[in-house]
Amino acid sequence: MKELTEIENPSFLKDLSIDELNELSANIREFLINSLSKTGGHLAPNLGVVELTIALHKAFNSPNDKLIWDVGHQTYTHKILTGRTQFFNSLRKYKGLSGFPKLSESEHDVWETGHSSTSISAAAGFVYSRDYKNEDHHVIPIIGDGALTGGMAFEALNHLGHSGKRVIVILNDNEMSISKNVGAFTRMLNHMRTSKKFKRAKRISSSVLSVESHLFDLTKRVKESIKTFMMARNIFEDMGFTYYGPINGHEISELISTFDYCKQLNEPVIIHVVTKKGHGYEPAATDQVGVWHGVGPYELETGKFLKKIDENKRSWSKVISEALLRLAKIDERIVAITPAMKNGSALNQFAEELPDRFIDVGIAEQHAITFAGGLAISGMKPFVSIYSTFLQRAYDQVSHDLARQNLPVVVGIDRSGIVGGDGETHQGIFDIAMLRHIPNVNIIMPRNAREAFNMLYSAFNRNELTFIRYPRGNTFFDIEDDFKFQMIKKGTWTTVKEGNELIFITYGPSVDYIADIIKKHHLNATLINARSIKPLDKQLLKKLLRSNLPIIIFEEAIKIGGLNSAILEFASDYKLRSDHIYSLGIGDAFVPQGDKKFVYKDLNLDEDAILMLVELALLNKKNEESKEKKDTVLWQKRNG
Ligand SMILES: Cc1ncc(C[n+]2csc(CCOP(=O)(O)OP(=O)(O)O)c2C)c(N)n1
Ligand SMILES: CC(=O)[C@@H](O)[C@H](O)COP(=O)(O)O
Ligand SMILES: [Mg+2]
Repeated sequence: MKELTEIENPSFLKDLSIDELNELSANIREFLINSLSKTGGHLAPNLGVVELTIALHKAFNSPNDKLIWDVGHQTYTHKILTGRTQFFNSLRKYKGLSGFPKLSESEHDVWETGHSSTSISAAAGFVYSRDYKNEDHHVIPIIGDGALTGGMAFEALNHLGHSGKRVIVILNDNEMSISKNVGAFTRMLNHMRTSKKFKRAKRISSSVLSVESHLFDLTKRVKESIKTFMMARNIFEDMGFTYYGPINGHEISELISTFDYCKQLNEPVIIHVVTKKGHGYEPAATDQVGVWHGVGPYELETGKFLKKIDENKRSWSKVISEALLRLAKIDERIVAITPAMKNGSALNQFAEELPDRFIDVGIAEQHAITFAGGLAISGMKPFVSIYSTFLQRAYDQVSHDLARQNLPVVVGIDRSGIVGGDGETHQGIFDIAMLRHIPNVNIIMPRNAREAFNMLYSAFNRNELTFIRYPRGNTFFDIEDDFKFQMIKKGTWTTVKEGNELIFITYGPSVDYIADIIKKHHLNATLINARSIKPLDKQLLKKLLRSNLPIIIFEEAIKIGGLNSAILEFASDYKLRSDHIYSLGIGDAFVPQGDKKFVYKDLNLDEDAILMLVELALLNKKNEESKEKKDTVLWQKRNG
């Protein structure tokens, strides 16, 4: 049996027996548990698909056959089998192994994912192009039960089921999204997993399967009648897919025989595989709330997480959800909505204390936003907690449904800014640019917990469509139990400190980042907290622009369409000079994974870059003044 680090590609699997494959799965599982105890990562999803992945690479011939992983957070075994074991010590690190499929990493990564529910649509593209080109390979999207609650997956099932084209969809059903999966569809899958009819049908279909593989010419009608007789047709079959399952996703021989049989079919097929998230590591296998979905380093023996959180700090998600809970206890119209991110958005306590006002809609960001619109127009006060990157899914719902009707919804844009290990597909850097041009939209970002509490309170009381953005990570939590909420006037910035050589304008936690640099380097600078990104504080901004001091705008967001653009547009609209405006933000590029300190350096957002820009700005100011002096001298000479 090869050492995992000796594996270069999956071809070695062809010679392995079932026993050897089982031995391999044990080795991989042990490796993952050990390696991720040091690096962190998506442990539970990956432990759930070790056998499934081995069976897929045994039965199919990647990369000729296209394995397309939905979300892609469960591809660690796939990466081990395709020669990347040695890189796992750099998993999700700066310039390290991606936690998701990456075209640049391997020919076996045929499609990049990160956002959920895209695999079947991508597969449709691979299927149609294969058939147009008369090629002859398999296309196998692997989608989880959670990802299947994403509307896009149904759009693709609807299309491919109708097309009659050859595709093999693997449904990896572990009853979990990040936490327990939700929705009617999940209930249907539960029924398919547990009902006696299905159990009997499974026996029948596996025996039919074994008989059939010899009598392959058994007509489709006979097969259908056996199935229809033995069990209620299911939605997949009504959508044109031949359904097989549910089969045991940890039983390699059953997986391989099912795949080998389905390879012969020239039609849309869906194989319902039942797995256990976290399988083989007790703390993860018994986790029903999703704590082991994505983890930091942990103690192997006990499963104790090693990351210490300063007791004076809370995650930004927790700060917002704490404020939301306190406000919801005052105002019964407030309801909290999450698209499958209860844990990540720290809404567990809200859900526990106000269960009838907590709604998890599954991985359905578009539905979450328009659902909130329906609540708002009916007099409720909905709060949608949604990661910046996943909000991108609901652009039209924001514009067409909420903004155009000017509905009073408050949206908490979580994970705004650079997120770290998830990298390119999860950075929260586009939301300002995506939203700012939409009429009736307000965008705010608190500098600290107190401002967050008052901003959320003000947003609900203003009854306007408001997006309050906050980053991944922690902040000081100094809020007393009897905190008195205060209104913050709409469109107002604050002057954090006064200086008379240059001006910094920024927002959110970046305010303190810049404040520290000003203090450390004794810069004689004014610092503005532009906590309302839209609308701007026009009065103060006019004053700043007319000061003729160099202005440095700093934002951990894409510059194009961000605050930087807003201020330049403002200067242009009001015919104010703007050649003394400098900006530091994220350029026109996707941002890699990794710790902020490395990524900041890459993006010229680190201290050195800021100081260089300060030097340039002050030098330009000095030259301008001396030029003015020279001009004055010349003028006086010329005019006497
Ligand atoms: C559009 C989108 N929304 C939310 C997420 C966050 N997310 C990542 S994995 C996951 C759960 C996926 O559940 P499932 O497909 O069943 O995979 P499992 O983790 O159970 O293997 C969610 C909600 C995402 N990646 N993309
Ligand atoms: C794979 C996926 O999209 C989620 O698991 C995401 O990685 C969660 O991000 P946080 O760790 O920031 O909650
Ligand atoms: Mg799942």
